[in-house]
Amino acid sequence: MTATTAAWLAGAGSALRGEPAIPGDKSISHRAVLLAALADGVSRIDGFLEGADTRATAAICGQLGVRIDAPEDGVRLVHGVGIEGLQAPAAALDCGNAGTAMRLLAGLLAGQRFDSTLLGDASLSRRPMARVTEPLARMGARIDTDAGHAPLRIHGGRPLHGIDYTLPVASAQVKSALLLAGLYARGETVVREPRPTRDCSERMLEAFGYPIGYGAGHATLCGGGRLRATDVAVPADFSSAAFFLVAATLVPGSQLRLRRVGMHPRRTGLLPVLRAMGADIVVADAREHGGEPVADLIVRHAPLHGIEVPAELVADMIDEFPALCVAAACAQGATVIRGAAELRVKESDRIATMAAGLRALGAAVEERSDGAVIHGGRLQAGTVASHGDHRIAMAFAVAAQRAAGEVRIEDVANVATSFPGFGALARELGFGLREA
Ligand SMILES: O=C(O)C1=C[C@@H](OP(=O)(O)O)[C@@H](O)[C@H](O)C1
Ligand SMILES: C=C(OP(=O)(O)O)C(=O)O
Repeated sequence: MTATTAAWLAGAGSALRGEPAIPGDKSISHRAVLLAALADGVSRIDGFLEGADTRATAAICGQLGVRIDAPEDGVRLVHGVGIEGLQAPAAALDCGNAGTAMRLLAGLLAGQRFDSTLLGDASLSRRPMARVTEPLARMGARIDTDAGHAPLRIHGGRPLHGIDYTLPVASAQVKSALLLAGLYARGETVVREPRPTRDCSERMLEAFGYPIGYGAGHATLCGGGRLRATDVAVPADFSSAAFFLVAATLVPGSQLRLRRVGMHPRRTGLLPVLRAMGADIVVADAREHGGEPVADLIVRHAPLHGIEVPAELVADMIDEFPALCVAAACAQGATVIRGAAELRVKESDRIATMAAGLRALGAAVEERSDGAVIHGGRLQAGTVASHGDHRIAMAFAVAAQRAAGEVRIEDVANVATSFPGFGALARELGFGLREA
């Protein structure tokens, strides 16, 4: 499958069997390369996600004067330039489709001596950026936007000061942007969250030797410290594994073992939800890998029934809703999702795109402002639009395995942002899936 693949034709394949290698965690890969760039010394990153999003972050670090070697796939040697060592870029910095890249870099670049501009593709240019630029402005930054959207024109040379900020929406990206700006701020930066989100920035700052205090729902650091190069071992991305957890659950006769999957509790909310629906997923060999909790996940086919998804788990499974919606559409009874309005501002409006796609396959879906009610049943053949959203495309490849006929999935090139090679791997495991 190449990045230029326009569409997939997918339909029932065989029982899914195997031990697929799931690519590296996207959130951790972004942070590893950014912090390694700012560190003193050379850091080695193993398990780096070779996705378009994380490559964009690495390429931007290159434009900022950081040498990054890629001796083999999934490995980066980052020659850190030190906390004050970034250089003014010669051109605008293109984040592509990556919200994480744009928001984290907005914080990092707000603290530099030089001006810079962050750009994104059409989808990223529609996503809300005031959620980072407003609190950054309170820290003293000056960032011009196009009515709250990219491009972000960041003015350098502004002295920053710490703030005590409570996030209006739970967002690890906004939290991380403020912490990165906080590295350059006078005094203390405190970030409080309405619900705890993934703490990979906090853990990674700690791993690079930066003094930071954090716990469930808050993080605090002071500017003026330094980062020490370190080696990072990136676990497999739970969000990528999620598609195979759902697929193997849905397809009779399936059994998969997903190895060394990142099991941070702020990322694995889908597990208790799928189990409550009847899924058979065993967590085996739980251990630490590079300071992160990982495990092998063994999943076998099981019939599912609908549930009310607990709203308190939404942040812990924010990227897994496309996959969950497919599980719900194949379950017996109704599944109710609430408290998930954030899904409307992802790479696509994931509530609307999932509802439209499932309806195109004959499912009954009631769309709500902050979620949906999905009535399970038999999926039919049809054509679905992914709106260039990687997770929507992969979710419908899974749905197609249970459809009564062939499903055409449009606009799948962006799968390369988070899961390059998904199509080939899925086929190897037994998916019915080919390029249109
Ligand atoms: O910090 C991160 O790496 C991410 C945080 C989440 O976004 P929000 O911070 O917008 O919730 C998530 O959806 C995204 O895929 C990755
Ligand atoms: C929302 C996502 O990523 P980002 O915000 O980095 O574009 C995602 O990967 O589902």
